[in-house]
Amino acid sequence: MPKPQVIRHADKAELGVSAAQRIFEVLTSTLAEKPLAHISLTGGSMGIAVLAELARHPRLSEVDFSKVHFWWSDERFVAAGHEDRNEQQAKDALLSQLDIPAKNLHIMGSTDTFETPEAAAQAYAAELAEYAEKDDAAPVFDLTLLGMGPDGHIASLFPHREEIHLREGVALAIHDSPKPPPTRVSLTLPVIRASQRIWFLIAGSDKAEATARLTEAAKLSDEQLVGEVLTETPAAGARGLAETLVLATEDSLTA
Ligand SMILES: O=C(O)[C@H](O)[C@@H](O)[C@H](O)[C@H](O)COP(=O)(O)O
Repeated sequence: MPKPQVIRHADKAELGVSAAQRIFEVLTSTLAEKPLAHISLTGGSMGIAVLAELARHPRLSEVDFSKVHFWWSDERFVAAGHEDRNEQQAKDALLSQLDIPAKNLHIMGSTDTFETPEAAAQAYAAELAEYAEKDDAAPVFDLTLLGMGPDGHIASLFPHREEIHLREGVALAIHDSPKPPPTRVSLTLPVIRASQRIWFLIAGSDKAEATARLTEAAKLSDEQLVGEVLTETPAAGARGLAETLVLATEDSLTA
């Protein structure tokens, strides 16, 4: 797996426009070669800002979204439609404006549809398996977008907890998340890593410490991305099969 590459942006606005253009290019190039494109979305302010920018892309209507499937790397286990829901924020920013079949939006379960986040995680794993090739557990995402918290978390995989180290399983329930709301569903790191491209979307000086740890870990080999490195900075473990980009603003790269 190639090592992460940092791409610097003056500010959040430039990062949003640049990432939206890159996503447009991945969508068009993927659909030129394959019948479907699988994109895994993330929550968080930068992840949603990029979707809003993509909604404004002048050539977006050239994409046949009936061939695009959207997945989530994590979701807050609250009522469907709640403003905290990553899927609701993604719909408000972009998805509701697209001519896309509902079945192409692979929404993680909510408190309306499942008794427990464990049940929601199990159902999501089954949905991922339906779209997997051969006997894989999930489709290989053509693109995974990831925000990163100031503590170095990705999706709902937080530092100093066991979940980032899980090598079995596809999706899991997260309780007592240090980032509210407390109950979530998240993909495991192996499923996130089964992405052709992983792009981090990082903005803000509050991310500088974690981004410095991420870029330091970028020098390590895949085999070294274990133990303390992951415990301290879960984001360090996310590497795409073909590409890992750290799309970051200057103020997040200053430590
Ligand atoms: O559900 C979530 O909260 C997100 O998936 C989370 O992983 C987010 O991407 C990071 O916390 C970065 O969020 P910001 O871009 O808002 O800092």
